[in-house]
Amino acid sequence: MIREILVYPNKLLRETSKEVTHFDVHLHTLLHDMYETMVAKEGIGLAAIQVGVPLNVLIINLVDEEGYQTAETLYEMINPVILEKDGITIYQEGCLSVPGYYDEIERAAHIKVVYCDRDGNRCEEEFTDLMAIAVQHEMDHLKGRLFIEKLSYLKRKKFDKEWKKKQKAGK
Ligand SMILES: CC(=O)Oc1ccc(/C=C/C(=O)NCCc2ccccc2)cc1OC(C)=O
Ligand SMILES: [Co+2]
Repeated sequence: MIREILVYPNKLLRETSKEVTHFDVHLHTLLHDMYETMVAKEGIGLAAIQVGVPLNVLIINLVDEEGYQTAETLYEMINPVILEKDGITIYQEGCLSVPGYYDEIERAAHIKVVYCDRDGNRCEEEFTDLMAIAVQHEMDHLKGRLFIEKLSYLKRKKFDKEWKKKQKAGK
Protein backbone atom coordinates (compact mmCIF):
# COMPACT_ATOMS: atom_id res chain seq x y z
CA MET A 1 0.00 0.00 0.00
CA ILE A 2 1.06 3.61 -0.52
CA ARG A 3 2.65 4.96 2.65
CA GLU A 4 3.12 8.54 3.84
CA ILE A 5 6.49 10.07 2.89
CA LEU A 6 8.15 12.01 5.72
CA VAL A 7 9.02 15.58 4.68
CA TYR A 8 11.85 17.86 5.88
CA PRO A 9 12.24 19.04 8.66
CA ASN A 10 10.69 15.87 10.20
CA LYS A 11 13.18 14.77 12.89
CA LEU A 12 12.65 11.06 12.05
CA LEU A 13 14.52 11.64 8.77
CA ARG A 14 17.67 12.31 10.82
CA GLU A 15 17.64 8.87 12.45
CA THR A 16 20.39 6.37 11.65
CA SER A 17 18.84 3.26 10.16
CA LYS A 18 19.63 -0.24 11.46
CA GLU A 19 20.81 -3.39 9.69
CA VAL A 20 18.16 -5.81 8.42
CA THR A 21 18.51 -9.24 10.07
CA HIS A 22 15.35 -11.01 8.88
CA PHE A 23 14.78 -11.43 5.14
CA ASP A 24 11.14 -12.31 5.71
CA VAL A 25 7.65 -11.45 4.50
CA HIS A 26 7.72 -8.21 6.50
CA LEU A 27 10.77 -7.03 4.52
CA HIS A 28 9.08 -8.08 1.25
CA THR A 29 5.93 -6.13 2.21
CA LEU A 30 8.04 -3.07 3.05
CA LEU A 31 9.83 -3.30 -0.33
CA HIS A 32 6.49 -3.62 -2.14
CA ASP A 33 5.00 -0.63 -0.31
CA MET A 34 8.15 1.45 -0.91
CA TYR A 35 7.92 0.71 -4.63
CA GLU A 36 4.21 1.59 -4.85
CA THR A 37 4.82 4.79 -2.89
CA MET A 38 7.87 5.84 -4.92
CA VAL A 39 6.17 5.26 -8.28
CA ALA A 40 2.97 7.01 -7.15
CA LYS A 41 5.01 10.10 -6.22
CA GLU A 42 7.06 9.91 -9.47
CA GLY A 43 10.31 9.27 -7.63
CA ILE A 44 13.30 7.25 -8.88
CA GLY A 45 14.78 6.42 -5.49
CA LEU A 46 13.52 5.91 -1.94
CA ALA A 47 15.03 4.88 1.42
CA ALA A 48 12.94 3.08 4.08
CA ILE A 49 13.39 5.92 6.58
CA GLN A 50 11.41 8.16 4.20
CA VAL A 51 8.33 6.05 4.97
CA GLY A 52 9.24 6.06 8.67
CA VAL A 53 11.05 2.68 8.84
CA PRO A 54 14.65 3.09 10.15
CA LEU A 55 16.09 0.04 8.35
CA ASN A 56 19.00 -0.15 5.88
CA VAL A 57 16.73 -0.67 2.88
CA LEU A 58 16.69 1.38 -0.34
CA ILE A 59 15.19 1.04 -3.80
CA ILE A 60 16.16 2.69 -7.07
CA ASN A 61 14.30 2.47 -10.37
CA LEU A 62 15.65 4.78 -13.06
CA VAL A 63 13.63 5.70 -16.12
CA ASP A 64 14.93 4.05 -19.33
CA GLU A 65 15.72 5.71 -22.72
CA GLU A 66 12.08 5.62 -23.85
CA GLY A 67 11.09 7.24 -20.55
CA TYR A 68 9.60 4.08 -19.03
CA GLN A 69 10.12 3.12 -15.37
CA THR A 70 9.89 -0.68 -15.47
CA ALA A 71 10.45 -3.00 -12.53
CA GLU A 72 12.97 -4.90 -14.73
CA THR A 73 15.52 -2.22 -13.80
CA LEU A 74 14.44 -1.96 -10.15
CA TYR A 75 17.28 -2.26 -7.62
CA GLU A 76 16.43 -3.35 -4.06
CA MET A 77 19.46 -2.94 -1.76
CA ILE A 78 19.48 -4.20 1.82
CA ASN A 79 22.40 -3.38 4.18
CA PRO A 80 24.38 -1.68 1.37
CA VAL A 81 28.07 -0.77 1.91
CA ILE A 82 30.19 1.30 -0.50
CA LEU A 83 33.51 -0.57 -0.97
CA GLU A 84 35.17 1.91 -3.33
CA LYS A 85 34.43 5.32 -4.79
CA ASP A 86 36.33 7.62 -7.10
CA GLY A 87 35.95 10.52 -9.51
CA ILE A 88 33.69 13.54 -9.14
CA THR A 89 30.32 14.28 -10.74
CA ILE A 90 27.72 17.01 -10.27
CA TYR A 91 23.98 16.53 -10.77
CA GLN A 92 20.83 18.52 -9.99
CA GLU A 93 19.26 16.36 -7.30
CA GLY A 94 15.77 16.31 -5.83
CA CYS A 95 14.20 14.25 -3.03
CA LEU A 96 10.64 13.20 -2.25
CA SER A 97 11.30 14.31 1.33
CA VAL A 98 12.21 17.83 0.15
CA PRO A 99 9.46 18.28 -2.47
CA GLY A 100 9.93 20.99 -5.08
CA TYR A 101 13.59 21.85 -4.31
CA TYR A 102 16.45 20.88 -6.62
CA ASP A 103 20.13 21.80 -6.52
CA GLU A 104 23.52 20.85 -7.91
CA ILE A 105 25.18 18.23 -5.66
CA GLU A 106 28.74 16.87 -6.02
CA ARG A 107 29.29 13.13 -5.54
CA ALA A 108 31.69 10.34 -6.55
CA ALA A 109 31.36 9.44 -10.23
CA HIS A 110 32.04 5.69 -9.81
CA ILE A 111 31.25 3.44 -6.86
CA LYS A 112 31.51 -0.26 -5.96
CA VAL A 113 28.70 -1.42 -3.66
CA VAL A 114 28.04 -4.68 -1.82
CA TYR A 115 24.49 -5.34 -0.59
CA CYS A 116 21.95 -8.08 0.00
CA ASP A 117 18.91 -8.71 -2.18
CA ARG A 118 15.46 -9.34 -0.71
CA ASP A 119 16.36 -12.97 0.04
CA GLY A 120 19.64 -12.17 1.77
CA ASN A 121 21.89 -13.09 -1.17
CA ARG A 122 25.10 -11.02 -1.28
CA CYS A 123 25.44 -8.88 -4.42
CA GLU A 124 28.37 -6.73 -5.57
CA GLU A 125 27.96 -4.10 -8.31
CA GLU A 126 29.81 -1.15 -9.76
CA PHE A 127 27.87 1.94 -10.80
CA THR A 128 28.54 5.15 -12.70
CA ASP A 129 26.35 8.04 -13.90
CA LEU A 130 22.83 8.39 -12.51
CA MET A 131 22.86 5.03 -10.70
CA ALA A 132 26.04 5.98 -8.80
CA ILE A 133 24.43 9.30 -7.82
CA ALA A 134 21.16 7.67 -6.76
CA VAL A 135 22.88 5.01 -4.62
CA GLN A 136 24.92 7.66 -2.81
CA HIS A 137 21.84 9.88 -2.32
CA GLU A 138 19.77 7.00 -0.88
CA MET A 139 22.62 5.70 1.28
CA ASP A 140 22.92 9.16 2.84
CA HIS A 141 19.29 8.74 3.98
CA LEU A 142 20.35 5.57 5.85
CA LYS A 143 22.74 7.78 7.82
CA GLY A 144 20.00 10.35 8.48
CA ARG A 145 21.44 12.84 5.97
CA LEU A 146 19.51 14.80 3.29
CA PHE A 147 21.05 16.19 0.09
CA ILE A 148 20.38 19.76 1.29
CA GLU A 149 23.01 19.22 4.00
CA LYS A 150 25.65 19.08 1.24
CA LEU A 151 24.78 22.56 -0.04
CA SER A 152 27.26 25.41 0.29
CA TYR A 153 26.52 27.91 3.06
CA LEU A 154 25.01 30.45 0.65
CA LYS A 155 22.92 27.87 -1.24
CA ARG A 156 21.64 26.53 2.08
CA LYS A 157 20.58 30.05 3.10
CA LYS A 158 18.75 30.35 -0.23
CA PHE A 159 17.03 27.01 0.47
CA ASP A 160 16.04 27.96 4.04
CA LYS A 161 14.51 31.22 2.81
CA GLU A 162 12.62 29.53 -0.04
CA TRP A 163 11.42 26.71 2.22
CA LYS A 164 10.10 29.12 4.90
CA LYS A 165 8.26 31.13 2.24
CA LYS A 166 6.70 27.93 0.87
CA GLN A 167 5.62 26.81 4.36
CA LYS A 168 4.01 30.23 4.99
CA ALA A 169 2.20 30.05 1.65
CA GLY A 170 0.81 26.74 2.95
CA LYS A 171 2.87 24.68 0.46
C1 LIG B 1 7.00 18.79 -6.18
C2 LIG B 1 7.77 17.53 -6.07
O1 LIG B 1 7.60 16.69 -5.22
O2 LIG B 1 8.75 17.36 -7.01
C3 LIG B 1 9.52 16.23 -6.91
C4 LIG B 1 10.78 16.26 -6.32
C5 LIG B 1 11.58 15.10 -6.32
C6 LIG B 1 11.09 13.94 -6.91
C7 LIG B 1 11.89 12.70 -6.91
C8 LIG B 1 13.15 12.66 -6.44
C9 LIG B 1 13.86 11.37 -6.40
O3 LIG B 1 13.35 10.35 -6.80
N1 LIG B 1 15.12 11.40 -5.88
C10 LIG B 1 15.87 10.17 -5.71
C11 LIG B 1 17.31 10.52 -5.42
C12 LIG B 1 18.02 10.94 -6.65
C13 LIG B 1 18.24 12.27 -6.89
C14 LIG B 1 18.93 12.68 -8.02
C15 LIG B 1 19.42 11.75 -8.93
C16 LIG B 1 19.19 10.40 -8.68
C17 LIG B 1 18.48 10.00 -7.55
C18 LIG B 1 9.82 13.89 -7.47
C19 LIG B 1 9.03 15.03 -7.44
O4 LIG B 1 7.74 15.00 -7.85
C20 LIG B 1 7.49 15.19 -9.18
C21 LIG B 1 6.04 15.15 -9.56
O5 LIG B 1 8.40 15.37 -9.95
CO1 LIG C 1 16.06 11.51 -1.03
